[in-house]
Amino acid sequence: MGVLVAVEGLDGAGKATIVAALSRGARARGARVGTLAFPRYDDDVHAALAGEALRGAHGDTGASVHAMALLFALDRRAAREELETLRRDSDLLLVDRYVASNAAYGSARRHETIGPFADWVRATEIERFGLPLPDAQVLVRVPPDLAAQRVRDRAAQQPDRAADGFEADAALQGRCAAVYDALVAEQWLSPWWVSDNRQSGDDALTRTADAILDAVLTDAFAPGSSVRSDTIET
Ligand SMILES: Nc1ncnc2c1ncn2[C@@H]1O[C@H](COP(=O)(O)OP(=O)(O)OP(=O)(O)O)[C@@H](O)[C@H]1O
Ligand SMILES: Cc1cn([C@H]2C[C@H](O)[C@@H](COP(=O)(O)O)O2)c(=O)[nH]c1=O
Repeated sequence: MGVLVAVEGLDGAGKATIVAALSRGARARGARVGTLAFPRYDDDVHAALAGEALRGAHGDTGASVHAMALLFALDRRAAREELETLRRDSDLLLVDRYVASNAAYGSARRHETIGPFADWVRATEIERFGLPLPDAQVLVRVPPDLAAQRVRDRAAQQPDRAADGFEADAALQGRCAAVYDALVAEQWLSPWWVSDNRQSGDDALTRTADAILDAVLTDAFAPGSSVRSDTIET
């Protein structure tokens, strides 16, 4: 049964980039690696609806914090079997965004830190929908203005990645960064690790991925070892 590692962070923080580097790094170490990214816009109707609502479709759906969170949660619920299969067939399953994304964005939208909304996410997704707890969560942390710049640069290069409603909301991203820090401080759902992704360049990326793999795999493969929310040094 593979170790389930969720990679979290702001829009444009570099989650997909780091998941790809982690996947290369883990394969180079001989591990069987599975990857999955949420929302699954192309594979699940709830995710597709959420993506459309983020761009203004479906009336007031996008304005409702709970409606959006339910769509994201139902996407994950529909992926339970795929998650199980991927986990069974791998040593390491990397998930780009998971349950904590709902806690972070929803809480930030409601101007909460960890409180009733995060509790509702846990009750809905873990207790009611039966989604597996992650073994570890990695916060890819960059300052919100750098993440926003990366979203803009990416949109300039890939017109189909123009900023959506959440990405275009700088105040929301700032609050979301604070909620993520609170989730780390509380070790919400599972052990968290923090990885700085401010540096650019392939060497920095490889060092970051290696440091995450050292930290997360050592902890995950050593049950009972002490678990910390350390910032991973690269
Ligand atoms: N360390 C880095 N230095 C410079 N650019 C980076 C770095 N990491 C990622 N990027 C670039 O920033 C942009 C956003 O990265 P990526 O798509 O991996 O972020 P993400 O967190 O998965 O975003 P989203 O949640 O919006 O899908 C991409 O164009 C990527 O190439
Ligand atoms: C999975 C998930 C996502 N969100 C938010 C985070 C982003 O701002 C958007 C879309 O995600 P993407 O990675 O930029 O494609 O939705 C969320 O609030 N809850 C979730 O579970």
